[in-house]
Amino acid sequence: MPDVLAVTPLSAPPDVSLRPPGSKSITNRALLCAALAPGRSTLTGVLFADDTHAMLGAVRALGATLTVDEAAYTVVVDGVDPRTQTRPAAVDARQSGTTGRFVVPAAALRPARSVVDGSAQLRARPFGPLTDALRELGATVEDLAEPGFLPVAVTGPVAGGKVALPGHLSSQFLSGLLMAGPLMAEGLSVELTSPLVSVPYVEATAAVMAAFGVTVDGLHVRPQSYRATDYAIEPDASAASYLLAAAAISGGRVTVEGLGTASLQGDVRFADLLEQMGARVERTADRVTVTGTGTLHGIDVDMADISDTAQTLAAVAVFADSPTRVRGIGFIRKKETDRIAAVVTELRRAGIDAVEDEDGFTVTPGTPAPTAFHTYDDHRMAMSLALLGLRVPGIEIRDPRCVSKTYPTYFVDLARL
Ligand SMILES: O=C(O)C1=C[C@@H](OP(=O)(O)O)[C@@H](O)[C@H](O)C1
Ligand SMILES: C=C(OP(=O)(O)O)C(=O)O
Repeated sequence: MPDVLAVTPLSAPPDVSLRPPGSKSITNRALLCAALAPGRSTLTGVLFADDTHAMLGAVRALGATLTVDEAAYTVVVDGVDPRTQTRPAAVDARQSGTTGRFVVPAAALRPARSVVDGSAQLRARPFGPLTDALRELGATVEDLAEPGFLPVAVTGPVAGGKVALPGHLSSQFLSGLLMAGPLMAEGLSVELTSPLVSVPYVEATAAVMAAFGVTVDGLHVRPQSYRATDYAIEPDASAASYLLAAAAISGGRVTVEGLGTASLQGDVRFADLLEQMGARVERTADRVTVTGTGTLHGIDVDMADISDTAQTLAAVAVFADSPTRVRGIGFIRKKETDRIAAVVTELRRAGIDAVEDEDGFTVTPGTPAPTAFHTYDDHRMAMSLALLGLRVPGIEIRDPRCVSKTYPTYFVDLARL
């Protein structure tokens, strides 16, 4: 891929059916649950991208044996009870928030010292609420650099019990603790001290855990054993948002296969927003079709549950007939980059009137000028801003390779439109 990628405008409205790659969130949950389940699990529909390579490396470091077949989107996991693992481990979570936040509590189950680190980008993202909670639950956590950030060294076993946890920064702390919960001697009871963001991800955590034989009861997990199983991973709903958005802004039709009303991922609800804006949406249990109607109206929406699609919506909003306001997403300032500032800065670079507030942004429709967009090493900046290039000429994406975090074949799929 070139250092700067020129996006080719669509020559005609698309009419295609696509199956996006496997869900990052489900892949990383299934890999961890399988690694904690003694015996053999076979995962199919696996996403192979930087974030899931990070988790593959992590579960290996924690003692699982993996047989990987990328061509078949399959990983066979031979899991082990982490409480029997006495070898020190080193984990590189790379840029992956899920890997870092899920592996730190899993490492605390092992009666051995595990060092968990990540890229400079991940080192800048918060871990303090998670490491504080694990100390409270009986693990030893050493801050190896700045307190509250990676790298850390974690030594178990963690006893479990009751713990208070803030919910407003990230749901990943809670998901990570819940997945470790069944293997804590006293189980786990979490009390949230602030409102939880990204709620559907916690529901997805409980659903994947259930597939591996353990039950979550609200924010309580009793001591239980994971059971190895075969598990089919659904396509990535956040990835699907770009493809569905393309239909809405082009007056075309895109069907996403493998994702519908039965999906575990909150981000399938992005289609609801396109519908509110004026697109036509048809849904079955495992398929969503969006048809652009030529008319898009601005909306005012709280995206705290589905914030990974906020930048996608910002791109769609450019082509509406009235302003769009997105609220409830102040916490996305601590993702791969400050996503509120980044999306507003880049839309303004293209001459679009976009303004940020503490909690979100407002986009006023306009015609984007030819622009080489900066992407801040954030895959979602690259994928969202590329959508503008489907409608107007002269759009370029700097550092397009950053899409490899979750969707390495993104520009190939975009070209299929
Ligand atoms: O649990 C998950 O799989 C995720 C939770 C969300 O993060 P936050 O809970 O930090 O908002 C989301 O942005 C991320 O891409 C994946
Ligand atoms: C925020 C994201 O990822 P993570 O937190 O898992 O690094 C994302 O994929 O947009």
